[in-house]
Amino acid sequence: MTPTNDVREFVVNQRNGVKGLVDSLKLTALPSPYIQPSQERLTSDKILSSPSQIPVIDVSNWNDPQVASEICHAAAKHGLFQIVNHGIVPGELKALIAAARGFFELPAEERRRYWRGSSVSETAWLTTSFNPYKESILEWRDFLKFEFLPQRHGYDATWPPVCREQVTDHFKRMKPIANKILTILMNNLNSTIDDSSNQTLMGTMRMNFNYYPECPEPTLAIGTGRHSDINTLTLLLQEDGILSSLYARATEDGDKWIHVPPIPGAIVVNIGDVLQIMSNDRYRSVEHCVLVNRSCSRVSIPVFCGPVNDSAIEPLPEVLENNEMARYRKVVYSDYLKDFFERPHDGKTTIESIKL
Ligand SMILES: O=C(O)CCC(=O)C(=O)O
Ligand SMILES: [Fe+2]
Repeated sequence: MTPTNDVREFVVNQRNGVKGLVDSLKLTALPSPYIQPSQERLTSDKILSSPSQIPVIDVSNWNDPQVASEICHAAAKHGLFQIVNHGIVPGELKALIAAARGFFELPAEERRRYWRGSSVSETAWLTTSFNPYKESILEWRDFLKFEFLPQRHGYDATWPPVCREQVTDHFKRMKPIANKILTILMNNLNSTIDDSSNQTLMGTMRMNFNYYPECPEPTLAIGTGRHSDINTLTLLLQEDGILSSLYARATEDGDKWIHVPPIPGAIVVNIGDVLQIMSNDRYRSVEHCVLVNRSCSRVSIPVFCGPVNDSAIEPLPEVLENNEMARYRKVVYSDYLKDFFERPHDGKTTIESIKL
């Protein structure tokens, strides 16, 4: 199975995913559908080697004004930071990673029951790459997505038994942390969270199990292509001890990237486009991408907090108070989502498309 069409057929149409490909063939070279054009490869010359400038914030006391100030500064300057001492014990995070690995280690036919379009679950589905029917080059990852709908009885009953409990618990643990960070970020914009803005800030919560198999030629491939998250806030759990993982763009212009080093027990916090829009550019969503490894697979688990579909997204009146010009036109979030998911990962094109 070397010809391009056979690989796509096997991975995408026959719903084996890239994990299925790696398990069924002894690959010594990267199959052609995965070979990125040179400008999309994150070669070592593009990676800044100085120690990471990404802030690590100790949140053991959420009420400490210093914590709020560090969070707001990091959201404005970097769009990404890590939090430690958030109160979730390392064992629970490890159990979640193990549950994610447990899912991807199921036999291919068992995983396939959850494949997008014919999943046995309405609130969980598996797919490969990002948007395999729209991409000319595929990303080296599979992911299982979950939607948290606690108001709907039995929303998680159809989730894979190997991870159901851990996923539900993790959603419940992430919710108050997201709420604390969003409250701090909104207060800093002189805005408070009421019922309606709560629906915009965290009316939806979704989680991915991202699985990046070992890759025969990692320098030619990409695990997740360049993008910014489009939601409000992402809380990401990275697996420890893995060399190549998440990279964030160092500055808005220029092709230089910084590694976001996995720190045991830490959670990476990522500002999404919606916060950049609402804050009229005071907070920044940061472009990021993921590299893969030759000898080990990697799991990452982002929780995406975001608006409900019918939320109107626009700069907050509080930030435009002093006759500041709005930098973005108003959009309905479902249209924004549609634009993002209709094309391959492509940096920050979605937010740029609504710039005034
Ligand atoms: O795997 C990672 O570390 C990040 C994945 C990511 O950016 C995403 O799922 O949006
Ligand atoms: Fe992301």
